[in-house]
Amino acid sequence: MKREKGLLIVLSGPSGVGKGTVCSALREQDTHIRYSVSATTRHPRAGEVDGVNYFFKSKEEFERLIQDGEMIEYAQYVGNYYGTPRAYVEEMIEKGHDVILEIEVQGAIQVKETFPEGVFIFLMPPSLKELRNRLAGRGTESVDLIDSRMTVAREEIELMDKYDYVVENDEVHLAVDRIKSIVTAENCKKDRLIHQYQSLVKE
Ligand SMILES: Nc1ncnc2c1ncn2[C@@H]1O[C@H](COP(=O)(O)OP(=O)(O)OP(=O)(O)O)[C@@H](O)[C@H]1O
Ligand SMILES: Nc1nc2c(ncn2[C@@H]2O[C@H](COP(=O)(O)O)[C@@H](O)[C@H]2O)c(=O)[nH]1
Repeated sequence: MKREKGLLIVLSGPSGVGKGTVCSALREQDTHIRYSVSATTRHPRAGEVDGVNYFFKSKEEFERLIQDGEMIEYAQYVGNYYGTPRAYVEEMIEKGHDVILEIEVQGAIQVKETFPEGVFIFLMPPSLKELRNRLAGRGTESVDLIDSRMTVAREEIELMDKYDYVVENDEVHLAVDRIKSIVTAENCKKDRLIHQYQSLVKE
């Protein structure tokens, strides 16, 4: 039976924990999950493509999108804006597709206020030392920016209580399996299905 609505899945966790890596691995498994592309004012990194990795915007463009109500959520993170464009996410959910947002914690808290039925997953590194190693190993930020991201990471981990699930990203394939299990279980939740199935007996 076609589902009435898709799940809104929010995956957050500190920068460098592996959200993007885990989402890429999920994608390769063709789980039919859709992925929201965020907007940001940060400059593209080498190899990043506009409309694929992010929609890259000027500060003025981004602020206009906020004013026009085109963002589901947005946040300032280490000096730049990041946000989730509304149209794609709402369209996918209405069509019955599950959608993942890969966002930081302030944004996740905003989403929880507007979509309390969403599924909120916090991706956790095995340790802070490993988190720093991953950020440094990625080679995309200066040492100063890594320090800033590590400071924010500690604050984000303290807000873990706002989430429904915590998944450790010790190994990518294990984190992917855990997330797939969560999505499967959430899609079988009685409260998400009861209206749809009860309507069968009323036809
Ligand atoms: N389980 C893992 N074990 C070892 N290295 C990992 C693991 N997961 C991701 N990495 C590596 O850690 C680095 C950061 O990963 P990634 O860019 O996916 O993090 P992120 O959470 O998406 O970061 P950001 O929020 O800044 O976009 C990458 O170099 C990636 O290859
Ligand atoms: N609140 C939001 N946070 C987002 C969004 N897209 C990405 N992010 C998070 O920002 C930081 C930094 O990302 P980076 O690409 O510069 O490393 C990281 O935690 C991302 O998850 C968004 O739409 N909204």
